[in-house]
Amino acid sequence: MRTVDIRVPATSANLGPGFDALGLALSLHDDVRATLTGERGVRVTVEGEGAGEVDSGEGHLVVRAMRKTFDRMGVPQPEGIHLHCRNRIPHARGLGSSSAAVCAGILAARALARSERAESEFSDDDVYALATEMEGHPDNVAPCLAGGLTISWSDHDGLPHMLKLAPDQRIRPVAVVPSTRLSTEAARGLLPKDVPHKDASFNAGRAALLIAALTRKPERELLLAATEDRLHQHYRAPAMRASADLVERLRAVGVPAVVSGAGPTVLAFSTSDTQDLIAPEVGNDWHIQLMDVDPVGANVQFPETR
Ligand SMILES: Nc1ncnc2c1ncn2[C@@H]1O[C@H](COP(=O)(O)OP(=O)(O)OP(=O)(O)O)[C@@H](O)[C@H]1O
Ligand SMILES: N[C@@H](CCO)C(=O)O
Repeated sequence: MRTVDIRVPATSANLGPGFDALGLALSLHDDVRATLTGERGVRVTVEGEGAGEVDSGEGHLVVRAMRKTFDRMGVPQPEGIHLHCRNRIPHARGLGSSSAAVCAGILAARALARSERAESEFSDDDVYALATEMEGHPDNVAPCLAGGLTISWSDHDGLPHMLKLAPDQRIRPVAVVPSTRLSTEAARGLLPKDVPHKDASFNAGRAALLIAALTRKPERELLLAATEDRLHQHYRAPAMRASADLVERLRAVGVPAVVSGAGPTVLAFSTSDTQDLIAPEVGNDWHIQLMDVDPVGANVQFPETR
């Protein structure tokens, strides 16, 4: 039996204007213990988010990512897999749960394969590319793997790249999480095929400003301007009216707030002068979570070497 422990962070993608490009790793984690057993078959046990809901066999997202990785590495599929998942990232809320599951599966498979065949090559770039292929876009994957604030892009061959930055420590991300869900697939279905040129240029300027504000000048007025978006949030608002209304209320009192990922969670960038302004705008059916930025991202450990 070989076992590995993987810890993966929640992530918030887009951050307003950086659609499919910007992402932030958050201090909320899923833990996965993956064991290759001698028995035939797959067994998945889940505590916390998704317990009783997600597939407990071959269809489980972590297992699917492990299987794909063994194939890509040219490693024979193991006889038996046992996963124990302690999940804290809520599903289908815009906090990167699927990206975390995919990254956990790929990293677990790579670590377990390497522990047997030290020569097995599968680089960090390969991990990033496979996770992006499975996820469909790199903006949750990059911060999940690397931590911090990430800018991701794909080259002309479709290969993803990333640049990691450290946000200014005065900024605290606050996630305001509703009980309702919205799948990324459904939210992407609401986007138009084309957007006006003036909206694209509006977002390009705001995204550039956001990087500067988050890393060098975390001032409320700058952050408010820098988090404006015209490419995705208003198209998706009909599917998450309460989130769109909350973003508007928070911004009206001076809190830089955006829809997190594909929603419906709302992400606010709080600083010492805005932290107290959030709770009064939020109703009882939301959960407010004050977080930190996770500076390191996914972590892999063999239990015996802890
Ligand atoms: N830890 C997990 N284990 C198994 N399946 C998971 C796990 N996390 C997510 N999933 C699957 O992914 C789905 C949610 O993925 P989806 O991309 O719609 O939302 P998200 O990743 O939470 O949000 P976003 O991509 O907007 O940040 C869940 O409904 C579930 O099927
Ligand atoms: N950029 C993606 C993030 C969600 O996974 C979207 O908004 O659809």
